Amino acid sequence: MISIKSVSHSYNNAHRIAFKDWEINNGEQWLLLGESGSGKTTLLHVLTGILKPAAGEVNIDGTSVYALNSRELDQFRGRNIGIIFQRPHLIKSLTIAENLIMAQSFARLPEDHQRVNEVLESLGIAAKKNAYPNELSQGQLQRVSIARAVINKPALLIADEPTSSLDDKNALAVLDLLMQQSGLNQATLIVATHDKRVKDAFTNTYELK
Ligand SMILES: Nc1ncnc2c1ncn2[C@@H]1O[C@H](COP(=O)(O)OP(=O)(O)OP(=O)(O)O)[C@@H](O)[C@H]1O
Repeated sequence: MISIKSVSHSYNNAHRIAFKDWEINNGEQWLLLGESGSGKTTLLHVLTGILKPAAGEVNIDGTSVYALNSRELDQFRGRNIGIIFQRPHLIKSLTIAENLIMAQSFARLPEDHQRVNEVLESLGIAAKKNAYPNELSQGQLQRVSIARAVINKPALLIADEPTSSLDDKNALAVLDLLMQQSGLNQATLIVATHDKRVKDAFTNTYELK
């Protein structure tokens, strides 16, 4: 279970954004909706331990995220949270497989080549294992960023605007993959977007006003 309670944040003492309380049961799939500037990215950063809010509590499976020290928090994030950004952030000098191995070592987990193969297989990009990021298409890179996010079987999978730069066909394909991957790992999925095309795929919606 993930919960946020009485969370609010302001940057440089500017307008304070208050987030209504939110409880998410394990394995649920949620859409985080809000207009541009409403605070979606801020809330995702708060949820993923990147940004300590000015007030309030974030709890993930019994761990009070901001009670951890920075070393504990890094490890907790690496093991429990997978993040997919709008554009893939891969290390250009490493192959696709090496990028995934790197995500394992960031989380202080042992190298697991079998897991790398399994994830690339499930996303249909096993043939690109030894290729470098600049040798892949945008759609393939998006799959690699999903692979990197799920490699450590995180309990929480978060995607920030994963479809906004894609055409209709690819947007739906990426959404399908996110749902399929979160299902495979019994992970909770949160997708932040202002992309109305993906709205119908979710039953749970948290909306920022
Ligand atoms: N680092 C920062 N310093 C100061 N203000 C910030 C910072 N980051 C965000 N803000 C402000 O906080 C508010 C919420 O921003 P946030 O990026 O969370 O919105 P968003 O819903 O993700 O928007 P978008 O859909 O356009 O990405 C905005 O008014 C923004 O200008």
